[in-house]
Amino acid sequence: MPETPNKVGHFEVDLPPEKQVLALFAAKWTLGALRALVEAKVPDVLARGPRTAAEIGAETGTRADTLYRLLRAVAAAGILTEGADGRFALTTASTGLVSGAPDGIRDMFLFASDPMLWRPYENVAHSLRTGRPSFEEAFGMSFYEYTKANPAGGAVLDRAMQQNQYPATDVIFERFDFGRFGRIADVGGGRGQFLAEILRRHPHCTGVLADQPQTVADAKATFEDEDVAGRVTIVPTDFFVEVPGGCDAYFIKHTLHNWDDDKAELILRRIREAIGDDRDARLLIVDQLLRGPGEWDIGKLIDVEALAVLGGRERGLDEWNRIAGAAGFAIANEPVPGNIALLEYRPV
Ligand SMILES: C[S@@+](CC[C@H](N)C(=O)[O-])C[C@H]1O[C@@H](n2cnc3c(N)ncnc32)[C@H](O)[C@@H]1O
Repeated sequence: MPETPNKVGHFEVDLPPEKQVLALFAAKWTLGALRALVEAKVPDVLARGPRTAAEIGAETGTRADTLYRLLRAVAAAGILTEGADGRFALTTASTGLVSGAPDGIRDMFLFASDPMLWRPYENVAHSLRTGRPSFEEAFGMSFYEYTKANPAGGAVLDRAMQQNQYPATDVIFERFDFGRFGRIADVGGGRGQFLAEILRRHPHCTGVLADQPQTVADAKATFEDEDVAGRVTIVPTDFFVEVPGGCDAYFIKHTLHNWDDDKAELILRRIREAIGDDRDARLLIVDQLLRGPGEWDIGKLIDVEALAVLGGRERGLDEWNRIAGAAGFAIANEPVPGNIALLEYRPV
């Protein structure tokens, strides 16, 4: 039998199988080094062409020796290349880390690797013991309270969310015909980007954007940019208290997974109240839908972040059906698992 290198994820390791779990630490070492390089805008320099550590050091004002070690580590992990001539270059895995790259992920990366999202991992055992986010133990407040109280942290979050639209939008439109409906509410719809896209694609539809007052305060501009402002009503609300009525479809995207079952069920109850006796109305949830036991699904790992940071959770179909059922809904489609699954429910 030919010898094959031992590998855990991206990382080749010289360890017997029963010790290979130690290779997981390579992810920490890589991430720490890469964050330092991204903060120093090294990818921006490499976007202008391959460079030696000395050249990058001169352009970024960093120490060439230390820089070389970090570059070498990140290249070993396959995120840059290191040439025989000592020059480092971007790979497809790192081009998105260049400032202002089209479809870039620099702000997303800086958010996800920010100390506010590292520190909860020092004590996930707190979540294990209490079921509460370890974030609260680390910072003495919830994630949302923290990002409100710390404008710099809030700005890191806001910038990351701007990069969160990704191609998800197209997949949803491929899978679902919003043209079936006349009036569509986007509950927790942020500043209205997705609702504006629905209305742009379906000129006969009208829409209602329901989100927190501070979030919708300048949402009108989103609709004006898409030339659909005349077909939208913006409703500042607390969705735990009231969701506006009179719509044929109630859409809620990537919001329920931020909340535990009790809170998520409460939001769904408010939507059910808004629907009232209209049996033709639909609840449309776009969110993570986990695959079954034993199947690979990155959502099962993202769920750890939901637990440790937010106190929310990712859900499989049974869990979605349970909270939706408790709020007065029955599943009406066969959703495809993944992080942009669309679950259609009818009121019962
Ligand atoms: C993760 S964001 C998702 C935004 C958008 N649906 C998307 O997919 O990009 C969650 C949204 O829930 C809103 N939200 C949080 N608490 C709320 C509340 N009590 N009432 C109404 N909206 C709320 C936030 O303002 C935010 O826009």
